[in-house]
Amino acid sequence: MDLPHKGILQSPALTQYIYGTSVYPREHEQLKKIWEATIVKYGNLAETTVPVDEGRFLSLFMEILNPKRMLEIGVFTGYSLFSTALAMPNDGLLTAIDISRDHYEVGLPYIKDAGLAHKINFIESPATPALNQLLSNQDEKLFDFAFVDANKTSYNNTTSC
Ligand SMILES: C[S@@+](CC[C@H](N)C(=O)[O-])C[C@H]1O[C@@H](n2cnc3c(N)ncnc32)[C@H](O)[C@@H]1O
Repeated sequence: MDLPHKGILQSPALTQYIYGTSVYPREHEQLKKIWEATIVKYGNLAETTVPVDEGRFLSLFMEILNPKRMLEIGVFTGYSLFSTALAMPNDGLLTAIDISRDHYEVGLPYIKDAGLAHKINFIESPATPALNQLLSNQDEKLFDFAFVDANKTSYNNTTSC
Protein backbone atom coordinates (compact mmCIF):
# COMPACT_ATOMS: atom_id res chain seq x y z
CA MET A 1 0.00 0.00 0.00
CA ASP A 2 1.45 3.39 -1.04
CA LEU A 3 1.12 6.06 1.65
CA PRO A 4 1.11 9.78 0.88
CA HIS A 5 4.11 11.82 2.02
CA LYS A 6 1.99 14.05 4.24
CA GLY A 7 -1.11 13.68 6.38
CA ILE A 8 -2.54 14.17 9.86
CA LEU A 9 -1.15 10.99 11.45
CA GLN A 10 2.39 11.01 12.85
CA SER A 11 3.04 7.32 13.67
CA PRO A 12 3.97 5.19 10.58
CA ALA A 13 2.47 2.01 12.07
CA LEU A 14 -0.79 3.76 12.98
CA THR A 15 -0.87 5.44 9.56
CA GLN A 16 -0.47 2.06 7.82
CA TYR A 17 -3.27 0.55 9.91
CA ILE A 18 -5.75 3.41 9.58
CA TYR A 19 -5.12 3.92 5.87
CA GLY A 20 -5.50 0.18 5.18
CA THR A 21 -8.62 -0.38 7.25
CA SER A 22 -10.47 2.92 6.98
CA VAL A 23 -9.09 5.76 4.86
CA TYR A 24 -8.43 4.08 1.48
CA PRO A 25 -11.43 1.72 1.60
CA ARG A 26 -13.72 4.70 2.23
CA GLU A 27 -12.22 7.00 -0.39
CA HIS A 28 -14.97 7.76 -2.93
CA GLU A 29 -14.35 6.21 -6.38
CA GLN A 30 -14.60 9.61 -8.09
CA LEU A 31 -12.12 11.08 -5.59
CA LYS A 32 -9.60 8.38 -6.52
CA LYS A 33 -10.14 9.46 -10.13
CA ILE A 34 -9.54 13.14 -9.30
CA TRP A 35 -6.27 12.16 -7.63
CA GLU A 36 -5.21 10.02 -10.63
CA ALA A 37 -6.14 12.75 -13.13
CA THR A 38 -4.20 15.28 -11.04
CA ILE A 39 -1.05 13.14 -11.14
CA VAL A 40 -1.39 12.64 -14.90
CA LYS A 41 -1.79 16.37 -15.53
CA TYR A 42 0.42 17.93 -12.85
CA GLY A 43 2.89 15.24 -11.69
CA ASN A 44 4.52 16.15 -8.35
CA LEU A 45 2.30 19.22 -8.01
CA ALA A 46 -0.44 16.72 -7.13
CA GLU A 47 1.08 16.74 -3.63
CA THR A 48 -0.52 20.17 -3.10
CA THR A 49 -3.98 18.60 -2.82
CA VAL A 50 -5.16 17.79 0.67
CA PRO A 51 -4.07 14.22 1.50
CA VAL A 52 -6.65 11.47 1.65
CA ASP A 53 -6.92 11.47 5.47
CA GLU A 54 -7.53 15.24 5.53
CA GLY A 55 -10.19 14.74 2.85
CA ARG A 56 -11.92 12.23 5.15
CA PHE A 57 -11.53 14.66 8.05
CA LEU A 58 -13.13 17.48 6.02
CA SER A 59 -16.06 15.20 5.12
CA LEU A 60 -16.52 14.23 8.76
CA PHE A 61 -16.35 17.86 9.82
CA MET A 62 -19.05 18.81 7.28
CA GLU A 63 -21.27 15.96 8.49
CA ILE A 64 -21.00 17.30 12.05
CA LEU A 65 -21.41 21.02 11.22
CA ASN A 66 -23.97 20.52 8.45
CA PRO A 67 -23.23 23.95 6.85
CA LYS A 68 -25.70 25.26 4.29
CA ARG A 69 -23.31 27.79 2.83
CA MET A 70 -19.64 27.19 2.59
CA LEU A 71 -16.63 28.94 1.09
CA GLU A 72 -13.49 27.30 -0.28
CA ILE A 73 -10.53 29.37 -1.42
CA GLY A 74 -7.88 27.40 -3.31
CA VAL A 75 -9.64 24.64 -5.25
CA PHE A 76 -6.84 23.25 -7.45
CA THR A 77 -8.29 20.09 -9.09
CA GLY A 78 -11.06 19.73 -6.52
CA TYR A 79 -9.95 17.07 -4.03
CA SER A 80 -10.93 19.05 -0.93
CA LEU A 81 -13.89 20.59 -2.78
CA PHE A 82 -15.28 17.14 -3.59
CA SER A 83 -14.70 15.96 0.00
CA THR A 84 -16.70 18.84 1.45
CA ALA A 85 -19.43 18.94 -1.22
CA LEU A 86 -20.03 15.21 -0.74
CA ALA A 87 -20.86 15.68 2.93
CA MET A 88 -22.87 18.91 2.59
CA PRO A 89 -26.68 18.76 2.52
CA ASN A 90 -28.23 18.44 -0.93
CA ASP A 91 -29.51 22.02 -0.81
CA GLY A 92 -26.14 23.35 0.43
CA LEU A 93 -24.12 25.79 -1.65
CA LEU A 94 -20.35 25.81 -1.78
CA THR A 95 -18.73 28.92 -3.23
CA ALA A 96 -15.34 27.90 -4.59
CA ILE A 97 -12.71 30.44 -5.63
CA ASP A 98 -9.49 29.78 -7.54
CA ILE A 99 -7.38 31.85 -9.92
CA SER A 100 -7.38 28.97 -12.41
CA ARG A 101 -10.43 27.40 -14.04
CA ASP A 102 -8.04 25.00 -15.78
CA HIS A 103 -7.22 23.48 -12.38
CA TYR A 104 -10.89 23.12 -11.48
CA GLU A 105 -11.79 21.55 -14.81
CA VAL A 106 -9.46 18.59 -14.20
CA GLY A 107 -11.72 17.40 -11.40
CA LEU A 108 -15.03 18.72 -12.72
CA PRO A 109 -16.03 15.59 -14.73
CA TYR A 110 -15.74 13.50 -11.55
CA ILE A 111 -17.65 16.08 -9.51
CA LYS A 112 -20.41 15.87 -12.15
CA ASP A 113 -20.33 12.04 -12.22
CA ALA A 114 -20.86 12.00 -8.45
CA GLY A 115 -23.87 14.33 -8.78
CA LEU A 116 -22.26 17.15 -6.77
CA ALA A 117 -21.98 19.93 -9.37
CA HIS A 118 -25.29 21.59 -8.39
CA LYS A 119 -23.85 22.35 -4.92
CA ILE A 120 -20.87 24.28 -6.32
CA ASN A 121 -20.60 27.87 -7.50
CA PHE A 122 -17.09 28.16 -8.97
CA ILE A 123 -15.58 31.65 -9.31
CA GLU A 124 -12.38 32.07 -11.33
CA SER A 125 -10.62 34.97 -9.61
CA PRO A 126 -8.02 35.89 -7.04
CA ALA A 127 -9.66 35.51 -3.64
CA THR A 128 -9.60 39.09 -2.35
CA PRO A 129 -11.54 40.84 -5.17
CA ALA A 130 -13.98 37.92 -5.38
CA LEU A 131 -14.68 38.15 -1.63
CA ASN A 132 -15.07 41.93 -1.79
CA GLN A 133 -17.55 41.47 -4.64
CA LEU A 134 -19.54 38.89 -2.66
CA LEU A 135 -19.58 41.19 0.39
CA SER A 136 -20.74 44.18 -1.62
CA ASN A 137 -23.64 42.18 -3.07
CA GLN A 138 -24.99 40.98 0.23
CA ASP A 139 -24.77 42.35 3.77
CA GLU A 140 -26.18 39.38 5.68
CA LYS A 141 -24.00 36.53 6.93
CA LEU A 142 -22.56 34.84 3.85
CA PHE A 143 -20.98 31.59 5.01
CA ASP A 144 -21.31 29.06 7.82
CA PHE A 145 -17.83 27.68 7.22
CA ALA A 146 -14.73 28.57 5.21
CA PHE A 147 -11.79 26.43 4.13
CA VAL A 148 -8.79 28.45 2.94
CA ASP A 149 -6.07 26.56 1.08
CA ALA A 150 -4.63 29.06 -1.41
CA ASN A 151 -1.41 31.09 -1.41
CA LYS A 152 -0.47 31.47 2.23
CA THR A 153 0.84 35.06 1.87
CA SER A 154 -2.68 36.46 1.17
CA TYR A 155 -4.32 35.02 4.29
CA ASN A 156 -4.36 38.40 6.08
CA ASN A 157 -6.34 39.89 3.17
CA THR A 158 -8.66 36.89 3.04
CA THR A 159 -9.52 36.94 6.72
CA SER A 160 -10.09 40.70 6.80
CA CYS A 161 -12.73 40.47 4.01
C1 LIG B 1 -2.72 24.14 -2.27
S1 LIG B 1 -3.62 24.32 -3.79
C2 LIG B 1 -5.27 23.94 -3.25
C3 LIG B 1 -5.45 22.47 -3.05
C4 LIG B 1 -6.91 22.06 -2.92
N1 LIG B 1 -7.51 22.58 -1.71
C5 LIG B 1 -7.02 20.55 -2.99
O1 LIG B 1 -7.31 19.90 -1.99
O2 LIG B 1 -6.78 19.99 -4.08
C6 LIG B 1 -3.67 26.08 -3.97
C7 LIG B 1 -4.63 26.63 -5.03
O3 LIG B 1 -4.80 28.01 -4.73
C8 LIG B 1 -4.94 28.72 -5.95
N2 LIG B 1 -4.57 30.12 -5.67
C9 LIG B 1 -3.34 30.65 -5.51
N3 LIG B 1 -3.42 31.95 -5.23
C10 LIG B 1 -4.73 32.26 -5.18
C11 LIG B 1 -5.46 33.46 -4.92
N4 LIG B 1 -4.86 34.60 -4.63
N5 LIG B 1 -6.80 33.40 -4.96
C12 LIG B 1 -7.45 32.25 -5.24
N6 LIG B 1 -6.81 31.07 -5.50
C13 LIG B 1 -5.47 31.08 -5.46
C14 LIG B 1 -4.01 28.00 -6.92
O4 LIG B 1 -4.42 28.23 -8.26
C15 LIG B 1 -4.14 26.54 -6.47
O5 LIG B 1 -5.09 25.87 -7.27
